[in-house]
Amino acid sequence: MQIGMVGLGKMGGNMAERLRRGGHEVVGYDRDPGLSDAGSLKELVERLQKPRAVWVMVPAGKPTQQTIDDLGELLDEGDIVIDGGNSHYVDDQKHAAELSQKGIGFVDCGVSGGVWGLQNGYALMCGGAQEAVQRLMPIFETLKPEGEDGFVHAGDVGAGHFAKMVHNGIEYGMMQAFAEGWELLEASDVVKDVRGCFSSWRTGTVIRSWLLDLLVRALDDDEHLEQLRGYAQDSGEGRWTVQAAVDHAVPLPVITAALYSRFASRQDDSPAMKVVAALRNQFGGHAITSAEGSVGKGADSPGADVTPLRD
Ligand SMILES: O=C(O)[C@H](O)[C@@H](O)[C@H](O)[C@H](O)COP(=O)(O)O
Repeated sequence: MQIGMVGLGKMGGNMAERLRRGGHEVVGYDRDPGLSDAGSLKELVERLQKPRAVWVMVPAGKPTQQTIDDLGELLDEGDIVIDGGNSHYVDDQKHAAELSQKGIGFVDCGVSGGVWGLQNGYALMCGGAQEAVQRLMPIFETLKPEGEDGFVHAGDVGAGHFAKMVHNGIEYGMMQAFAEGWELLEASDVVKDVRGCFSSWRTGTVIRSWLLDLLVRALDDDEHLEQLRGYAQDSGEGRWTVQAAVDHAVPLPVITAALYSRFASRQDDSPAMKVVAALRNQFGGHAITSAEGSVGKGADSPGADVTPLRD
């Protein structure tokens, strides 16, 4: 079928390519004229036959809001907008309501698979009316991985992005568990071949997984990750997962700790630990480390030879 794709970055561009390889006609628009088929969003809309389907694959937040607002002006009754970005599910209801005033349909679609999706297919989690999702099935069929899994019509508008949000929360927790296991193995000298250990776990173990495969791939490039700084950003899905957990009073200790570990990774020094160190020094005379890095003697401190267990 024919579809418009707005946003031709590393996700949208590869998805457009997978759709073309699958026999669909894709008209793409990107702010970068070097990537774009259409000169403007208006031209993209004009080049599509009614009823149109336009897939929005731009960063969540303002860029998505702006694109959906513009499409609301340009599209007509019977057309459908699909938001495939990592949008917050609460925005979906708003977008659907705004577009429905003109009779334009809206489907939210969480997309997983990253830069590997072109080759492996994209796992899709959709939310929206049955009729709209049904009409888009030829597109979903081409984008998704081969086989029975990799696609779910999760519920009404918002359900797709809610499912993707929870998926990403799980992703945070799984990555953190691999990360902590790796740090412990590297810190002890009991296991001599840490990379080999992870590599061996790819077959037969309970924790074999794609994330484990990717970790081994990273360790193959840089065995002790010496080229990297221990610094991790986040794009919002982990925060929204934790916020939703608070709203529903659901305990998420693992995902929350994984999110907070990323926040901690961005601090060169820990303000909170300054308070802990200051208080230990105040009440117990325990050793403190000065801002310059020298270890101060505390009442019960043996001096500068601080071990991991005692100060
Ligand atoms: O399933 C996926 O393909 C990924 O989850 C994808 O959506 C992306 O890599 C995340 O947005 C990264 O999220 P953070 O920046 O929050 O780690």
